[in-house]
Amino acid sequence: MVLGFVILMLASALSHQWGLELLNFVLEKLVIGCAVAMAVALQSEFRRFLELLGRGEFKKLFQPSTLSLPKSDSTIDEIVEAVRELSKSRIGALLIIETTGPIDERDFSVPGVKLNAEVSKELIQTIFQPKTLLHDGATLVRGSRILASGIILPLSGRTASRQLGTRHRAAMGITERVENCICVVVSEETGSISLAERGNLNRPLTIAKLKELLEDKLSPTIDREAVAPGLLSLGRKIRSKSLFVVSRLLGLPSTAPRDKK
Ligand SMILES: Nc1ncnc2c1ncn2[C@@H]1O[C@H](COP(=O)(O)OP(=O)(O)OP(=O)(O)O)[C@@H](O)[C@H]1O
Repeated sequence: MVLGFVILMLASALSHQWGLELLNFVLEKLVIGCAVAMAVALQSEFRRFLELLGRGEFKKLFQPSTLSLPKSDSTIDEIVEAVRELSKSRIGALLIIETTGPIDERDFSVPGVKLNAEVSKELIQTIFQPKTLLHDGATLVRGSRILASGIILPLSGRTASRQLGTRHRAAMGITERVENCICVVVSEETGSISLAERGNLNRPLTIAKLKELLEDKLSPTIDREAVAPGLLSLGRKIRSKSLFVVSRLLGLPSTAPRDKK
């Protein structure tokens, strides 16, 4: 699509050069529309890219992305069982689960307390018991380990999210900023289960649906790139998202971009 965008710009320049005013007018509008759509669709990738540049972490732009350990079915089962119990007892919970690579601690507002323990339904349920010291905030899962609890996340600033409480806004906030994670939220008020991904909240979910989504997003069989340099991966995302945006603009049938890495 980047190629398509460039072709569109070239065509616009040529039509201007050759005095084809009407065609030039249409092409110019298309170029602007595509540029805006790309900026919106890729905002999280560009923000990440600029953050790495701003921090001077140039190496990370070219380094292979480090993959998390794939989640085994038993890890997913433990998480799902814990969520089932928490939801039944209306105990609020917020789990951040890394999908394709580690999250930088600096993306958290407060990094929380390190645990580094094996994922188990008992541990997850214990962490979120309202009287424990760690129940406030989010718990981070990497592979089959619970890395930390009591993490404070940035809240989503989206207007629509302001009607939600802070637990749900925190889940949206971190998945908006960091694309390689998803969040599972249990509402203390209603027991409802939600899954946040890329700033969007999928809710309410049944336990069966949650399991299906986790298996889909965390399965070890997901086709991940063994070596995915940051810039190449950004390029791939630009291509797939742009195709999606343009096909939507042109009203063509298309499948939503799936950025499983
Ligand atoms: N920025 C944050 N990062 C992580 N966890 C947070 C954050 N803000 C609030 N929380 C958690 O959410 C709890 C407050 O939930 P609140 O009632 O505001 O949200 P909610 O989305 O309405 O959820 P619920 O339906 O469970 O009430 C806090 O006690 C804390 O555990």
